[in-house]
Amino acid sequence: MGQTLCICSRGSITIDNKRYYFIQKLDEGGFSYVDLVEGVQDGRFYALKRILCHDREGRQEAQTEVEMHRLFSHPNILGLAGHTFIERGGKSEAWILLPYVQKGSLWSVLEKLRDKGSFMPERRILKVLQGICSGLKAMHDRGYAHRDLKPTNVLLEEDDRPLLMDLGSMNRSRMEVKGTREAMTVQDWAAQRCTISYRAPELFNVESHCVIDDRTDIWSLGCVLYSMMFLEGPYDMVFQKGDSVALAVQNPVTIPQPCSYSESLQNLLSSIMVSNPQERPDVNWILDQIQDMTCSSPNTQTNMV
Ligand SMILES: Nc1ncnc2c1ncn2[C@@H]1O[C@H](COP(=O)(O)OP(=O)(O)OP(=O)(O)O)[C@@H](O)[C@H]1O
Repeated sequence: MGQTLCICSRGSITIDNKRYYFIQKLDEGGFSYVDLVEGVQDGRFYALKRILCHDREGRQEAQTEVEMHRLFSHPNILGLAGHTFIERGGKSEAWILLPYVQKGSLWSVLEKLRDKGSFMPERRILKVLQGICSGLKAMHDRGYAHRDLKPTNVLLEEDDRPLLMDLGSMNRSRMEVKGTREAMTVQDWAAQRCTISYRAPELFNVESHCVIDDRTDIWSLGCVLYSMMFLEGPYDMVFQKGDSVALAVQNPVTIPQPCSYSESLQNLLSSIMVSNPQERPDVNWILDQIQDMTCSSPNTQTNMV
C-alpha cells in the first residue's frame, strides 16, 4: 500500500495503481481535509482524508492512524481502503482512503433531529450504543483506547450500524504516569488530541503518579449517550459560554428533567459518567446492561419512548 500516487490534470488521483476521480469536498476536521472520490475501476465512493504533516512527529502520527485502521477488522470500526504519503515542497501529506459512509456522522443525524424538533427513540439509542460499545470492546480487548470518541467521530451506515472513525488519537490504553514531567506530557497531549467537551476528567489535571487507562473512552461514551438523549453534548454549553469544562466534569452529570427516557437508561448514563475513573464501569459491564435493557425486560420494551 501507499507506493504510488500521481495527480492528473482531470482531477483524478492514483493510489496503489488504482485511479480515483475527485467528486467534491466533504468536510474539514481539526487536522485534515476530507474529499469524496470515486474509484474509476470499481465505481465505489470513498472518503479521502488528507492530513498535512508539519514535521516528523506529525508524519508518525498519521502513520499510526493508518496502522490503527489496519489493526482492526470489525463491523463497528471503519476499515482502510488505501493510503499513501506525498512529499510537496518539503512538507509531507498523508492521504488516507476510507470507505465512504453516505449517511455521515452520528452528529449530523442528531443535528437533523434537533432541527426537526424530533428526538431519538430509546430503542434506536440502545442499538447505536451497543454498536459503539462493540467497536470499543474490540479496541480495549487488544489493549488500545480510542481517546477521541464523540458523535462526529462515529459514522452511521444506512441501517444505523455505527462505525468508529478518526483513529488518529488512538494509543495503548494503559499509560503509567511517573512524576510531574510525565504527567504534564500526558496532559498536554490530551489537550491537543482529546476534544475538550468529551475529555475525561482525569485528563484535565493528570496526577503525577497514576495510571490512565481505557476508561477515558468510557467517559466519552457517556457524553455520546447524553448527546443521543438530549441532542447536544453535556458540556457543549459550558464550553460555548467560555466556562471551565475541567471544573464542570468534577460534578455529577445533570440529567435534564422531565426526561422521557426510561429510568434504566438514565441510570445507565449516571453510572457511566462518573468522575473518578476507578468507579467507572468497563465496556463489558455496559454491554451487559444494554443487553438486559433490550432483551430481558418486557416493561422496558413497552415503556420505551
Ligand atoms: N468515511 C467517511 N465517510 C463519510 N464522511 C466522512 C468519512 N470520513 C470523514 N468524514 C467526514 O469528515 C469529518 C472529519 O473527519 P475526521 O474526524 O477523520 O477528521 P479530523 O481532522 O481527525 O477531525 P477532528 O480531529 O476535528 O475530529 C467527519 O466528521 C465526517 O463528517
